[in-house]
Amino acid sequence: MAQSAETNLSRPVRRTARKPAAQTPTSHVSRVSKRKASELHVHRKPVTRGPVPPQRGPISAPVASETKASSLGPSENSAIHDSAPSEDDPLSAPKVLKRKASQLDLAGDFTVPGAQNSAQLQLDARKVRAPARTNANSSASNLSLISTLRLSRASSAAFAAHCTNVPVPNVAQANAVSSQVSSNGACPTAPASPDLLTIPPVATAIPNKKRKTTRTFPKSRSKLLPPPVDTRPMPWGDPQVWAETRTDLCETLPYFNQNQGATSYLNGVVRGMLQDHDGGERSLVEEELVITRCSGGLGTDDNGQTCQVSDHDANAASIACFSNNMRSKQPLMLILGSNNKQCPAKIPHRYCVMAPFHVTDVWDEKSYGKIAVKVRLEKTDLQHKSWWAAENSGSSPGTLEITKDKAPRAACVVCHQERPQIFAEGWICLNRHCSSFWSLDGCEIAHGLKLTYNPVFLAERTIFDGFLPPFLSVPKPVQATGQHDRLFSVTRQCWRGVVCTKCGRCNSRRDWDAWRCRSEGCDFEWRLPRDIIPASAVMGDLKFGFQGHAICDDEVLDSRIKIAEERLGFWRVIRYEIMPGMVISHFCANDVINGKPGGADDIFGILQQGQLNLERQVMDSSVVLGQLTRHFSANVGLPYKYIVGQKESISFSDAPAACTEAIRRMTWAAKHIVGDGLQEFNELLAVGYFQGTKMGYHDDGENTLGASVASWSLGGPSGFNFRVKDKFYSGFRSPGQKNYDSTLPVIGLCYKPEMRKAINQNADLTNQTKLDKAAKSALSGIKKSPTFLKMKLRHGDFMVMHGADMQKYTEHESVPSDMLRFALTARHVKPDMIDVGQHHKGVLNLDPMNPYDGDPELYEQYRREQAAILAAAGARRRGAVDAAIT
Ligand SMILES: O=C(O)CCC(=O)C(=O)O
Repeated sequence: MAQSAETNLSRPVRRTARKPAAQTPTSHVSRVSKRKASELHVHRKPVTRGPVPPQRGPISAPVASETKASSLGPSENSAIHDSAPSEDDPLSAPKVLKRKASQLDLAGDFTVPGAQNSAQLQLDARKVRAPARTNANSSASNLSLISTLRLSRASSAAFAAHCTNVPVPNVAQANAVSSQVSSNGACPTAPASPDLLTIPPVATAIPNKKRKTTRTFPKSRSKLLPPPVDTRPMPWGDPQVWAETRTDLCETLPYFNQNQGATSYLNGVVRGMLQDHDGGERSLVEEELVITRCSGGLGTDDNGQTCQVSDHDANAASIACFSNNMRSKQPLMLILGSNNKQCPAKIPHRYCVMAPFHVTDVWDEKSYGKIAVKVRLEKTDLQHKSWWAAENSGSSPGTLEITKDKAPRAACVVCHQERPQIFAEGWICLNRHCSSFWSLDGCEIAHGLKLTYNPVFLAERTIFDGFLPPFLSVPKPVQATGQHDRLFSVTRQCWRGVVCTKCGRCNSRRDWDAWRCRSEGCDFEWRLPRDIIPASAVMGDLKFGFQGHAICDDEVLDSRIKIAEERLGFWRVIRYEIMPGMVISHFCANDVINGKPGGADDIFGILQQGQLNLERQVMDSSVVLGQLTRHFSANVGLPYKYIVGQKESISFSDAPAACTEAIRRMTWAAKHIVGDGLQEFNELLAVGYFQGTKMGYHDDGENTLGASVASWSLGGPSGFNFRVKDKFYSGFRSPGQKNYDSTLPVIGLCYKPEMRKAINQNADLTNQTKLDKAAKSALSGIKKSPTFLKMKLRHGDFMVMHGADMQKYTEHESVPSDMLRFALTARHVKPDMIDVGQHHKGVLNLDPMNPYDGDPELYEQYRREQAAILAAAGARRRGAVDAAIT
């Protein structure tokens, strides 16, 4: 609990006059919800269910509420396994990212946990079974509760026994006395011996019948209905931390990084959980208590009601993590999404951070015939009122009490697993591996039976005596490190978002030069002191340190590629002819070329001054709302489709002269490859990378572009990889070797081109199934399209791609490997496809009499110097020889 007052999230801010919340664009919201609805609406065949069978007697033996292992959860015996994580939240799990979405490096900072300490847990679980004495202090209160609970007669008997300090019998004892159970199910009289308690025979447990559930996906009716009016009261307070987009949330908070799932976990424990929907049957959100499901598997029924459509995997990593949180008393942060309808008050922003909660119970239950794993969470701070309490709610800050009453605990006579009485209707075995699972008094619980929670179980409050980890505090804006580190400002840490210290909004880092709060009317801005970083500081091991031709360590991974090398002054130029008419060239620079005025060193410095206002762009093709590119960019010249509509392109006349200089140089390189027929460059995309950011596989194949693309790499080195697009590589249009398409061209770098041609000529093209089968067998061993060329671009290098079909058949990615890098990419944008009003932006002030020439004089000078050195050395040697002779 070492929390300072300002950073403790559980101290809510009392709501005053509400600022208008920054609005999430409604079109976006409806786009996402529509997708979800159409994907997830599920029709279930009605299951015929009989009445609840007559109760036969108590099914469990109560044990003391304060057993040694009372903090252990019911699922711990079964839920901790080594496994890969499963997708947590199908309701918010869009899978499709279109073009450019590959630029997302969605892998966050969290790693997939391994299950922990399962051996230890099994050990502890065994301890749970040991009988213990009932807590006498709780007896009175439990007795009084019995009358108010809607208990079955059988369970009442168990309670009565529990409250009279009856020790718990073991199974043998239980079986021995089973004959005492009243045959009509009446509550048996108190056992004669305190050691004897009425327990039904194990053999009477009725096995669960497997119920069939049909999954179909009918058209949703709920889509036709207008959104329901939110009649909930306003919340009592304001959240201290909130966000309007998922990207802002995930990039800013250290405890939640799931762009799609609901649960963020790291090292085997859950750090944060988003409650953006209702958590399924019997889930709830109260002022201090949340009960929800641990995993996905939800859909909606015909009426638009959320229902469970598949079993939760007992081995799912997220489920194991919740149990670990409970065992190790590690709290997690809960976050409310505005789609949650269970919160007692209106939710003021799209995402609102609630408070740290700790896990008190995890159990298996059945919902709509499927197994669901549930978790019960209590707020760690019970001293302060929750901001999400309804404004008219009775409780007031500081008066909340920790109840002494605990729901009675009992152990199953079949599996001996102990747990509290969670449901008012009676004690139920909640171990999916037990034959008595989800049975009440020996009979499987019919789905139609509405179970209610045991009020004592809901009212229980546990003093949180764990440790509140610092990462659950309100994140402070990143601070400059004490010692002067000029690279700090471009680290991954500085790429993350910031929580506005004025309004609490989470803001991704959008701008190159600073963090800015995007709340209307909020002027919060955060900057770190920044030095101009020399290229030598980010070149890593690849500093040249010599004045010869640079070393090139590109890797060519397909022997069908033709390679040619030449030297142009100091430039080492390598051409890779990947297919006829398609050439990729690498112009390797060196220290001398880069150091010339107007060269790479100068341009690298100018770009850092920030005149281009580089910013991260919203990816409109991504289904994750508000998703941003990882890199920062700005366009100069004619608008480029990729970022058009997001930010106005800057005209060359308004851009720093460095942009025109870049075009001048790249025109030289491209002309050397393409010849005078090169379509002149009239567009420049400037891209800036912080540490660890990259641009994933994509092509530059927009129909507005010409056939040549050149780029200039500045600063840290970068991998630049090429591959053939999957469908052209394999001939299959769909993953998993499906939908072989004989009309796809058989290109030079594809997999087994001769075999492809044979299939296209001989196979039965009229039957897709047969065609797929034939192609699959002929192309056996095929894998995902591999990288065919791995370039290593260094500071000052040019890369030129040329060929009309290059972008159609291939794609490329850029993976910078050091702190700070810029790429300036020049293209020809076809003016006839661009609004005439924009044409002036592409006008370049290039002097035709003064093109870049590759700096041949630098190399000539170098050669003269070298010759002079050699001549001097020769003269010295000859002089020495002459002297020796004479
Ligand atoms: O060199 C780079 O970083 C990549 C630039 C690029 O691929 C692009 O702008 O399309």
